[in-house]
Amino acid sequence: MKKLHCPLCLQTRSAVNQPISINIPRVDARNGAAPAILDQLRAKLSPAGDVVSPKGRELTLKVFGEALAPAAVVDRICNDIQRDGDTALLRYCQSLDGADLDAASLRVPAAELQQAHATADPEFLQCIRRIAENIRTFQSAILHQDVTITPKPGVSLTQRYVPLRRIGVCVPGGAAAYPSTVLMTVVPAQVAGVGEIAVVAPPTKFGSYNNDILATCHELGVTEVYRMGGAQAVAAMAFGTDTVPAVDKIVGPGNLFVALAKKQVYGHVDIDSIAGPSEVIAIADDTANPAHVAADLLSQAEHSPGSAILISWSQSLLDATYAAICEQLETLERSDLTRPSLEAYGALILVDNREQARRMTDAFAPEHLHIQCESARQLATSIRNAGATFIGNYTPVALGDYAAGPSHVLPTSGTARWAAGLSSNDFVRSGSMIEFDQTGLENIADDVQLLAEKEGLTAHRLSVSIRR
Ligand SMILES: NC(=O)c1ccc[n+]([C@@H]2O[C@H](COP(=O)([O-])OP(=O)(O)OC[C@H]3O[C@@H](n4cnc5c(N)ncnc54)[C@H](O)[C@@H]3O)[C@@H](O)[C@H]2O)c1
Ligand SMILES: N[C@H](CO)Cc1c[nH]c[nH+]1
Ligand SMILES: [Zn+2]
Repeated sequence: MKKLHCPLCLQTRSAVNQPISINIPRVDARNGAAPAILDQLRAKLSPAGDVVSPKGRELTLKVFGEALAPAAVVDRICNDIQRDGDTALLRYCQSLDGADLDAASLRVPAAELQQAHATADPEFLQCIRRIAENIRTFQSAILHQDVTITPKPGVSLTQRYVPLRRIGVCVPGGAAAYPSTVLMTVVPAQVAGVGEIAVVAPPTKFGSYNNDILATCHELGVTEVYRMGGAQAVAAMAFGTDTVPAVDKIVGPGNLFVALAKKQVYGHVDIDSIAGPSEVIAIADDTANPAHVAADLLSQAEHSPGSAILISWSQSLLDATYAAICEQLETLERSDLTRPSLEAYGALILVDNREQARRMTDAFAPEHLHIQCESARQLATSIRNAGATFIGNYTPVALGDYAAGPSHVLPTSGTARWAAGLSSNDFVRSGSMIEFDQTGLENIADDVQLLAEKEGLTAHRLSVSIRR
């Protein structure tokens, strides 16, 4: 039990039996009242929003001599690394993460990966193997296969899929260690048949100095791991340096600086999506267990920052969930991080009915959607915009975060309106193959010649007519 002191009597809270109260916004959005809170949260959680700590601002002041906005920080880091390569990269590893590295120590030595694996908890390794297998099964089943059709005599049309040659994976490591992210990115890439996979993780105890991260990489056969994170890692992989060969695509989640850097280098390389601070909308009614709903909300808020929003048409469920959140925070290990995260990025919203909940959710386009109400599947299929949907009481989001099979790297910041979660299909490129024989050409030639004529492109027309 955490020792929290009551400000009045200085006894611990557990002793005075008083639950932690939390200042999570509670909003009555019935009768069509505009839920301004959702727009406010969306703005705060966007890559241009305020998800950077005051400490972060102090840090930029220290590094750049001025408290630059995050976009300006990322702009400068990317430009410096494109121009100066390793020199700028190592300088940023030092100034932003306090890591004294050189070109030789930037890459984790093979012996260190082996050692991490050899000393890892055997149960942990078995767990990694079982989960990798779940991910492999799902990602193989959904992988695009070549499609060939022969719509007319003498015509063969193919859509083929080719694995990418070399990709880079961002594994976060600022506030928590994520071996699960290694699994959820590397395994889909391997299923797709990617030739080379480089993993980057910040030079921290949660990143590339974390034994579990290194052991997971080794278990999956990843040999290229770099001690770098943030915008500098993204820029190094995009532009390449003497030490870090450039990649063709950068995937994986990260904080604001990672997200902005991925946006900035897009076009030079491909990126997956913007996978920023975790978010969940839970929709629940009186059939849900408030303690379970509370646990689901806390589980995404504990990413810190992480957003957790409950929408319900039941006042009693909202009240009971609020009480359960306070109670569970009492014993939660990361309550000191989770509570401010919920207060800044959470909300409990009362609506009129399911239809209003559906509309609000579609407009917010959450990364995760968890539905715990009557006819949950029906409501789930009526909602268009969500990165991943979890249906019913026995499917907490944590199953998707860790073990089910679909990747936990999902679109955040409202990008679920048009972006999809990471999958094996992100690591293949499609191309078409077109083949006609003489009959096929003869049957289509008049149409091609006519359209070429209309466009005034007579060389195009000739390239067909000359063959007839
Ligand atoms: N969507 C997903 O799939 C998913 C999965 C796991 C984690 N996440 C999210 O990823 C994020 C991880 O963030 P994190 O901070 O733990 O790790 P991170 O590795 O993404 O970021 C840490 C890096 O940020 C850089 N940085 C920090 N402050 C900076 C500053 N002021 N100026 C310039 N650079 C700075 C540093 O270089 C540091 O190495 C969390 O928000 C978490 O919720 C998302
Ligand atoms: N919820 C995160 C994705 O938004 C993934 C994760 C990793 N570990 C725990 N959760
Ligand atoms: Zn999570």
